[in-house]
Amino acid sequence: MGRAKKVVLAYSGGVDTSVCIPYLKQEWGVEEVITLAADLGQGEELEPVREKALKSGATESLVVNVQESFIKDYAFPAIQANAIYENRYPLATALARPLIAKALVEAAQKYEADAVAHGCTGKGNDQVRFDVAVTAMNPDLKILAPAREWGMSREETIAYGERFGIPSPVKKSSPYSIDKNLLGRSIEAGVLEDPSQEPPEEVYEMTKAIVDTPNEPEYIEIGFVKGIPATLNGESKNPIELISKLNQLVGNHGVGRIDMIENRLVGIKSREIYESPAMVALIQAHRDLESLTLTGDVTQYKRGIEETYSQLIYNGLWFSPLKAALDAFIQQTQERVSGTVRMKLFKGNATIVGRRSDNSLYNPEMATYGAEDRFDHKAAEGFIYIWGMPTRIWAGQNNS
Ligand SMILES: Nc1ncnc2c1ncn2[C@@H]1O[C@H](COP(=O)(O)OP(=O)(O)OP(=O)(O)O)[C@@H](O)[C@H]1O
Ligand SMILES: NC(=O)NCCC[C@H](N)C(=O)O
Ligand SMILES: N[C@@H](CC(=O)O)C(=O)O
Repeated sequence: MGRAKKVVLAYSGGVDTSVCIPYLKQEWGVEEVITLAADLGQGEELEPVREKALKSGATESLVVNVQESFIKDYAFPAIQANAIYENRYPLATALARPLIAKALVEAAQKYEADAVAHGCTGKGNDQVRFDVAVTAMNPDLKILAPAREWGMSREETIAYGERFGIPSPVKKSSPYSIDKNLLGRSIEAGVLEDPSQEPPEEVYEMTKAIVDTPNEPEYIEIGFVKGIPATLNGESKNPIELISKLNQLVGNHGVGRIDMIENRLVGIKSREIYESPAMVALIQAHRDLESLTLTGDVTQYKRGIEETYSQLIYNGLWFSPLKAALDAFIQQTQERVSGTVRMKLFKGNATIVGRRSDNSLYNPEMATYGAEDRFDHKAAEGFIYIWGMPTRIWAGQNNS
């Protein structure tokens, strides 16, 4: 009796996930492997991926287009939360994992599978994200992770695959491990593992090197409705169009490159290169619009929540009670976050140069130093007297 009879495997088409198919059947006694490749806008033809799964021994090979849900249900809430892990990483890969997990659980139900599987290693974050998300949606479903247990080197994995008709990579495979979707690229491994070395230009695809960016600045205007990006330069855009167009415009000016040492949940530090032009620009613009439309206390309180929210996404707790509770708070704050933000793109920088909102809390008569000033300067004296009371009492005690 194997570990499971029928398994839905999260399939990316690479060597590891392809080898998972015969491995699950031969070593773990699985009778049927159904593969599921999620189309997250990675820009890769998925028909060959679908066929490769069948050639590798899958009984059924599914391709599901989840792009729209990815942007609407995952990226947009993350933008509303200004979610950036450790102040740098806009979470492109981390946001995709719970959605793939959801598709796996749905397929498992539809095909009456008793397990789901993925090809993550045992030292990364993704295994945690898949496993915890699946458990949250269906605690009875088994989760198999062959690559976490098989202990094969890359060469051994390729050799194992060849025994079962899985071709070794035709072109010289990239020295990098790259995860790509509509929200960006995450690049690891190869020379990047030396954190003292500058990443070679070849790792980048969505962002231009500064030397190649236009010599004139470009201005863009992003419109938000209740914290959700809705227009670009005055034109309504559907979610996928908006992200794609922004990736192109912003990346063209070299904005959205990130080179960081990041703390993984499993306790190790890893050197990560990211490209995420649209997300970087959108979160910057969204945060700015909040500064115009939210009261100071809500803004400041929300900044603390944002840190936790980013950690929840990174640490695989997208489907969790704390995340749901924070979502409710964040949604409430977004009611008034509508308006436009003007951004200047130039030589690797995105600078906010203007913002407007019908819900603006900026009051010119209160802010001005000019003749229209309506601020009661005299009232400040009493305010400061009371505000400073505890300090005065403390200072008197200290000095006596
Ligand atoms: N687009 C996708 N659709 C379904 N599952 C995916 C997709 N991308 C990644 N996965 C799953 O996430 C796991 C981890 O992804 P990761 O980027 O580390 O591996 P990969 O390089 O894509 O896979 P491989 O090692 O086969 O090349 C994969 O093994 C696979 O199970
Ligand atoms: N190249 C990859 O497969 N990267 C996946 C992980 C990216 C990033 N460090 C994360 O944990 O989300
Ligand atoms: N996807 C990679 C990296 C990660 O999960 O952080 C792995 O499976 O190891």
